[in-house]
Amino acid sequence: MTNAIKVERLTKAFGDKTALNDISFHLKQGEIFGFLGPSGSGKTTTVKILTSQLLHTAGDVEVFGVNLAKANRPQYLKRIGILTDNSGLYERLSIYDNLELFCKLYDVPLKRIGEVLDEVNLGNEQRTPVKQLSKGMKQRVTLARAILHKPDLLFLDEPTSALDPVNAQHIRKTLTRLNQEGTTIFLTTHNMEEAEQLCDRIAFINNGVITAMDTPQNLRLAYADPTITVKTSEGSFIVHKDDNGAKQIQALITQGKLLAIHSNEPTLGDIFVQLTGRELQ
Ligand SMILES: Nc1ncnc2c1ncn2[C@@H]1O[C@H](COP(=O)(O)OP(=O)(O)OP(=O)(O)O)[C@@H](O)[C@H]1O
Repeated sequence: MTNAIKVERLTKAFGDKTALNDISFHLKQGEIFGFLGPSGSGKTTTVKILTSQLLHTAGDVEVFGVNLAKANRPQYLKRIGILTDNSGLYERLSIYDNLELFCKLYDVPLKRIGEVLDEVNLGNEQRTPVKQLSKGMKQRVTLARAILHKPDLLFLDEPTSALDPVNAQHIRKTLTRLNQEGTTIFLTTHNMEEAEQLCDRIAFINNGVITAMDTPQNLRLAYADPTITVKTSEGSFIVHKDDNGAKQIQALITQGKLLAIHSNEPTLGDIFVQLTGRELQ
């Protein structure tokens, strides 16, 4: 599979503060790639560099096979969609008028506005001024705007951070559907359940350094707990996943005492703490 993005030895310094320190990763076309890290770890800085809003200090960024520094910026911007905290919406204009401006900018037919607003559950609010919207509704308008021109590659910086669980789930379903239709997605989050649900691969970032990168399943296998919790009629206890543990469980079955067995699978959050000593949140 070809790469949508290839990042090699990327470094970004703000004065004497190193926000990204020699990071490398690639994003295959058609995948959802998650960037997980706590506040201040370098997620937004990465998105800004990849979306050509910020220059990097060292390293190489390739987008759709072309070095970003040499790429045709307007053409690249037409192939990507961006959702960040900073919505950039015109507060006094209605949702429809905001999207109409974008349609004109990107040569998109106006009938697309209704489609994307239905997509984000705002079909009945087209004429509402943006200043009257809640934070979560604004975030949904920003997503609608990001997908208006059907980009090949979508950058989402904390896409569900301001949303209630119902709308967050609705957005996740939209992202899954867009991805099934071929959109490549780069997603930053500190919500590990979201990453688990959506992402094909994940990179953990901490203090500007990538500490692990793989599929959620492989990460869990690599950091799997070597124990199992066994629930019996006499209480719960831990056995090791070895021959001795197997004999203990066999004996409990024979004695009719075994009630349940739970593998102690680490969550992505647990693995992040193991690797960095920090919580994701
Ligand atoms: N314009 C800037 N000038 C100076 N330092 C900056 C600037 N932008 C970001 N930083 C610093 O770079 C580091 C990474 O910031 P970044 O915004 O990328 O983190 P983040 O992972 O996106 O955090 P959050 O989850 O809170 O958005 C932080 O230490 C931040 O203070």
